[in-house]
Amino acid sequence: MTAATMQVSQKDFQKAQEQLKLLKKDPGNETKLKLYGLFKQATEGPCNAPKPGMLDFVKKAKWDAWNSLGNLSQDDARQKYAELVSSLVSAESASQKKEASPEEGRHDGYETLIVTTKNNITKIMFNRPDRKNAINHQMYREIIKALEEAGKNDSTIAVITGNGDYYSSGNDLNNFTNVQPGEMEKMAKDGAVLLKEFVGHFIDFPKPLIAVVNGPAIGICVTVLALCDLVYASDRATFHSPFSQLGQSPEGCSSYLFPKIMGLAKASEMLLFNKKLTAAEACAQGLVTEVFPDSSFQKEVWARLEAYASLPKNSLAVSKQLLRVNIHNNCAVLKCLCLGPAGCEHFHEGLLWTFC
Ligand SMILES: CCCCCCC/C=C/C(=O)SCCNC(=O)CCNC(=O)[C@H](O)C(C)(C)COP(=O)(O)OP(=O)(O)OC[C@H]1O[C@@H](n2cnc3c(N)ncnc32)[C@H](O)[C@@H]1OP(=O)(O)O
Repeated sequence: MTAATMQVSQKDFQKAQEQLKLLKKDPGNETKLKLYGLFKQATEGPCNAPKPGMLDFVKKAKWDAWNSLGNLSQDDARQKYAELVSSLVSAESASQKKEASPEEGRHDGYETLIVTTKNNITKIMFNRPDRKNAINHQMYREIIKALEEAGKNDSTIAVITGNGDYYSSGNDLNNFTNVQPGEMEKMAKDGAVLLKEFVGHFIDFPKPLIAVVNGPAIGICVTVLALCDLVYASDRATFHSPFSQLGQSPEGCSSYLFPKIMGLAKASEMLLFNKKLTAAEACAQGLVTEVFPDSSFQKEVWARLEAYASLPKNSLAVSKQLLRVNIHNNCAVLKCLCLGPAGCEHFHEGLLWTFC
C-alpha cells in the first residue's frame, strides 16, 4: 500500500468513526462486536491482551471479536471498518427514504384526500383532520374525481373513510361565508350544481362502495351513507344530521332512503329533529351494517374488506346493480326533479337549498 492510499484510508477511518456516531438505529450486538474488533485491530494491531475469564461474558465477546482478526493489517482493518460503517449508513438512509416515500399505491393529484389502491381496494380517505374532515369546495370536487377514478380502475371495491378522530363533520361551514350580498343566488346555484354532481357520483357508483366510519359523522356525510352498500362503524362513531338546526333541509336522497331504511318515524327523528344516533342505534335502525369496538376496528374491518375484495369483481358489480336498481332509478329521478332544468332549488333563510 502506498503512503497516499494509506492516508486516504486513515481519513476514511476517522470519517467512519464520526458517521458511526450519527447512526440513529442501533446496529445490533453482532455488528457492534465486529466494529469493536476492527477498531482495536486498526488502532492497536493484532490482539495480544490476556483472554478474559469465561464468566466475563461481555469482555470475552469483545476479546473474541478482536482476536478473531488474527494478523489482519492495520490498514486493512481500517478499510474494513470504514466499509462496514458505510454499509450501515447506506442501509439506514435507504430505510429512511422508504419511510418518507409516498404510501404504496397512492394516487397523485389530491390535497384534501389520501387516495390509495392496494389489494383490489381503492381507499378514499378524507384528509382534513384539523378541520374534523369538513368538506370544502375543493374536497367535494376531489371526492367526485376519486369516485370517478375508483369506478373505472381495476379495484374490486371502494372504501370511504376519515383520517383522524372524525369521519367527517360534513359540509364546511366556510363554504357559505364571505359571500357578497349580490352573489348569494349565484353561490346557491353553483353549490346546487356541485352538490348534484357529488351525490350523483354516489348514486351511480358501479362497484360496492363501503363506508368505514372511524368516528363521528355529521350532515352530508351521514346522508350519503344510505347510498353506500355497507357501513362499518367504530363504536366511537355517532350519526348526526342537524339540518333544521341549521335552517337547511335533508340532502343526498336521505328524504327518500332514510324512511325506506329505518321507517318514517325514526327518519323523522333524525332528519326533522336532529336526533344524534350512537353507532349501536344507527345499526339497530339499519343505517349501519355492523359496529366494531374502536380498539380493534381498523384491524377487523380491513381484514374483512381484503377478503371481500378477492371475490370476483364482475359478479359483485352486477349483483350490486341488481340489488340497487329500484333505489338507483328513484334516486336518479329525485336528482333530476330537484335540480333539473325546471330548477326547484328551495332557498332557506335566503341561503340554502334542498336537494331531494
Ligand atoms: C358546496 C356544496 C354545498 C352542499 C351543502 C350540502 C348541505 C350539507 C349539510 C351539512 O353537512 S350540515 C352539517 C354541517 N356541519 C356542522 O354543522 C358541524 C360544525 N362543527 C361542529 O359542530 C364542531 O366543530 C364539531 C364537529 C362537533 C367538533 O367540535 P370540537 O369541539 O371537537 O372541535 P372544534 O374545535 O369545534 O373543531 C376543530 C376545528 O375544526 C373546525 N370545523 C369543524 N367542523 C367544521 C365544519 N363543518 N366546517 C368548518 N370548520 C369546521 C372548527 O371550526 C375548528 O376550527 P378552529 O377553531 O380550530 O379554527
